[in-house]
Amino acid sequence: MSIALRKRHVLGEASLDREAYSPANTSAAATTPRLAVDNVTLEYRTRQHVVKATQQVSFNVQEGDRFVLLGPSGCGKSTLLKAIAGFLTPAEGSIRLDGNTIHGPGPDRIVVFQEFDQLPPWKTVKQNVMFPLVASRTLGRKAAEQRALETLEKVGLGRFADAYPHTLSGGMKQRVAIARALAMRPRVLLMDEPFAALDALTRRKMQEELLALWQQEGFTLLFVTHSIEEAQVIGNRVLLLSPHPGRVRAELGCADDSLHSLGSEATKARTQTIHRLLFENEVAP
Ligand SMILES: Nc1ncnc2c1ncn2[C@@H]1O[C@H](COP(=O)(O)OP(=O)(O)OP(=O)(O)O)[C@@H](O)[C@H]1O
Repeated sequence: MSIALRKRHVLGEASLDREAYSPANTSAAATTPRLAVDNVTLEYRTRQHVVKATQQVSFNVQEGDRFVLLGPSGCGKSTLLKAIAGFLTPAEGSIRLDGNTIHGPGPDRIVVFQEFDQLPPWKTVKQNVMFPLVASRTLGRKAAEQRALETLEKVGLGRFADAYPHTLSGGMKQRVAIARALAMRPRVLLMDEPFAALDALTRRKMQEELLALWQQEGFTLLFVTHSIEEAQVIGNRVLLLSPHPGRVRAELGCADDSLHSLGSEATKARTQTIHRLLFENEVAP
């Protein structure tokens, strides 16, 4: 067993994950996770320096999970997402999607970023959503247009299909980015602090909408945040990472936490547990 795994606290629902790691299960096709991150160390190399972003990180995401990576600034959350998206190759370890090692970007993994400028401004909302479908040859133009319009309806932007991004609010632009990603029907939807630049009210609304979309569509989500509350609200499973370089601190089941349970004793107790685990000293191997 790796050091990272031995250091891991396993709490609540995370016992499921412990089973997924047991040697008896590793060869069984029935337990192949949607995403398997195994002992992954990620580095940025320049001529002068090597910056280690994560060290021997392991976790599994199952189909239909809302899996959250939570940790302090600089712990390597975005770098992990980049590696899963295929933009970065691990210095150590492996990342597998449905059992196949990831070697580069693909239409089966789409990222939604925080930035409002992720939509090309010269394309209408509909053209933005159609673009990856057509560019990846997932669908022809006519079918892509149909899929784009259907998906825009789902995120409440049907009336804005012919608008240009600069005429939309920040929340609306993020809805377009989500629609563009969901239209591709990815194996896993990757979201890198997608609501962090929004005001508090819009952020809350977008969290509600994302959860409603998940109820409706049942996609697999990997979501990065440094907000404990957002992690609890969005995630059914939350992976806590240590400060730079990111190592796994713990994994928690947060399926019972929701926007409606924020004042409850159980949710508050879990918030305290997360706080303690994030900020306590490194656990000895
Ligand atoms: N292109 C890069 N070149 C060199 N180092 C980088 C690069 N991008 C990130 N890093 C470093 O890698 C580490 C992890 O960065 P990363 O952006 O993944 O953290 P993060 O947890 O997503 O932080 P935040 O929550 O602030 O976005 C940091 O020390 C950062 O300085």
